[in-house]
Amino acid sequence: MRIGIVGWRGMVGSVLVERMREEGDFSKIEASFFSTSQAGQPAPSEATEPTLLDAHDLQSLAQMDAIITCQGSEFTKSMHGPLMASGWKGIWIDAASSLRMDDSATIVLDPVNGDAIAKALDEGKQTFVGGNCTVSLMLLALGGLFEADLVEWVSPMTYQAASGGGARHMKELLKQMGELHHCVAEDLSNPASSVLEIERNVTAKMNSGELDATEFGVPLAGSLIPWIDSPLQSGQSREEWKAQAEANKILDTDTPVAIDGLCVRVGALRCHSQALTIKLKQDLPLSDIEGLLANHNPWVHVVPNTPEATRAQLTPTAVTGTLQIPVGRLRKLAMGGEYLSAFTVGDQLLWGAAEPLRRMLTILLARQS
Ligand SMILES: NC(=O)C1=CN([C@@H]2O[C@H](COP(=O)(O)OP(=O)(O)OC[C@H]3O[C@@H](n4cnc5c(N)ncnc54)[C@H](OP(=O)(O)O)[C@@H]3O)[C@@H](O)[C@H]2O)C=CC1
Ligand SMILES: N[C@@H](CC(=O)OP(=O)(O)O)C(=O)O
Repeated sequence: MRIGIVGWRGMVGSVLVERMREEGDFSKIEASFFSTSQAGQPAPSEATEPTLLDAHDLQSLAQMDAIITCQGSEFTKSMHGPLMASGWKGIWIDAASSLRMDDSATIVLDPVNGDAIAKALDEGKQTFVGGNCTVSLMLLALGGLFEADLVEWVSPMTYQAASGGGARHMKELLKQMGELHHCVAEDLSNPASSVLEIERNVTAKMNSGELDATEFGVPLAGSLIPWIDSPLQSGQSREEWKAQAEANKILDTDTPVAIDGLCVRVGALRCHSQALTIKLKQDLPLSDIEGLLANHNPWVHVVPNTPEATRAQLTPTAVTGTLQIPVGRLRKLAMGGEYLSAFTVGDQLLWGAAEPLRRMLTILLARQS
């Protein structure tokens, strides 16, 4: 198959290409690399053509059997419609959110909705879109409970990493961290210094307007921002709205499961974490719940509800760069036996963005062979 890759040098695209290299995917495809700004420049070594193709050239795109794009919604909006209107018969695999809720699009998360993906391909559907990162990570963590139809509602409170905003956001956070440290470095190295004086200086720096906060609007280092994405009439942020809308589309529920909570940006680098309050349809023993969760897919694992295991396995530090989906802090809440707490962490660039797309490609390749 001829596969066009767009957005490969961005943050999500780089992680995708890295994973494709790790899994030997390039040996199974003829890869063409596209760029919106660097057409004609040398392409990566895996490319069929020596140079990058123009991502805005409809004819070049139309030569592909499938296109994977991590370029963003603007590119999708400008090229997907015209390509489909031209009678192209290929498969469009997309990381951007713009097409997700379209009737013609399937949201891809194959450990959860592999059957729906197969059905969509059988029906000749052409558009397959990766889900929102927190949605995909939550469904992989709670897949066992959803599959057993045990969930009445979920309230996810998120702790989302800077990388969710993009590469520049991550750099901004790190620069802010450096500047905050710099302004008190001398006092920190003096054992006799007052910690309240240090805190006052750091807080003053954060409020001074001197820290570069171009991307986030306010300092994130040493702080948090309880708003992600644009506001909606409902009072939700768009990120919060996606939880119920996208999760129910992926789960293909007849009666929508209510899923709603607050999305919060924190100073983590590339792992999103979520504290989940779950109302179950039944008061099941915790051991049954743990069994259902652990057996749902090969990436999820249950972390014992102890301080040692939680600190070792259930943090962004432990999970970053891996495909693991740990779920822990599992216990019944004081509200009653049907109320369950859970905490989960996942790499938002891997399972949260690139991996569902890569796996969609492997599904296509398996059907060709
Ligand atoms: N960030 C995230 O966590 C998630 C993002 N997404 C989706 O993926 C899209 C892309 O996100 P992301 O990867 O963060 O975007 P990036 O900003 O990292 O990359 C997007 C594009 O910017 C261009 N670009 C310009 N300058 C550079 C540079 N110096 N280095 C690399 N690329 C450069 C590249 O296109 P070109 O070669 O054409 O110039 C690249 O493909 C998003 O818009 C979103 O729709 C989805 C899920 C999560
Ligand atoms: N909005 C997410 C990242 C993202 O790109 O989401 P989406 O693919 O739904 O636009 C975040 O900021 O953490």
